[in-house]
Amino acid sequence: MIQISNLSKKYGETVVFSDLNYTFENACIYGLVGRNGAGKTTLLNILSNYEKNYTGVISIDRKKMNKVDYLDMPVAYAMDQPSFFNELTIYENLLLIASSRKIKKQEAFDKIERILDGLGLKKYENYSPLELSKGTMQRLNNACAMIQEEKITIFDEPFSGLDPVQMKLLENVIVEFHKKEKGIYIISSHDIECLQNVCDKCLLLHNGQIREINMEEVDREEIAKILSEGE
Ligand SMILES: Nc1ncnc2c1ncn2[C@@H]1O[C@H](COP(=O)(O)OP(=O)(O)OP(=O)(O)O)[C@@H](O)[C@H]1O
Repeated sequence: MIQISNLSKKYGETVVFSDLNYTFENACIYGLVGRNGAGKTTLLNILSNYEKNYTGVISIDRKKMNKVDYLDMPVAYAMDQPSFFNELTIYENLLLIASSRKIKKQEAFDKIERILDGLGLKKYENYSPLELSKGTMQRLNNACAMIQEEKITIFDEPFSGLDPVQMKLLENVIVEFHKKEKGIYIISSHDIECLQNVCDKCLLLHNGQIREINMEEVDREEIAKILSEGE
């Protein structure tokens, strides 16, 4: 469970959140939507402890997040601007991340195989990240987060740059991995159709507040209307 209490965040004069409260329940996949500049990335950066300059309290399983090191957090984060170890192969990148999370070797080998197969990345396992297309880098970025098996997995625009076949593969892998791990997945995306295929709940971030909608009740036109308010 992630509890956000009285979160406020400003960049200079720009207020992104003012007294935001929300609780993410375990074993749930959340889709986060909101128009450009609504604060989606800022919220994900705060939840992953990447952004520490805010007021309010974030608790994970009732334990206050004390702005510790990223690697001490039970959070895996596929950021919108990925970075890799370019001198290592794709396989070695995944292995390094798994070992940094203290996943046992054999378990890591099995998991890497499953992720490479699931995301159609097997043929790139000996490539350097520098040799990948933008869409394939995005797939590797998603794989790097999923390999970590954390309680909380956060994806910022994971479908961006993927072709329809790759989008479907990613949807399948997200559902399959989540079924096994039963953690909290938070997926920020402008692609509501993809979110509807994988998420349990839709979170609409608007005017610094979160409105929760059950995925089956999501009305795309209504969301588009809300998101265009004030444009
Ligand atoms: N480092 C920064 N310095 C100053 N302002 C920032 C910074 N990062 C974000 N902002 C501002 O904070 C607000 C929220 O930005 P954020 O990137 O979180 O929105 P977003 O919902 O992820 O947008 P998008 O859909 O375009 O990715 C915007 O007004 C943005 O201009």
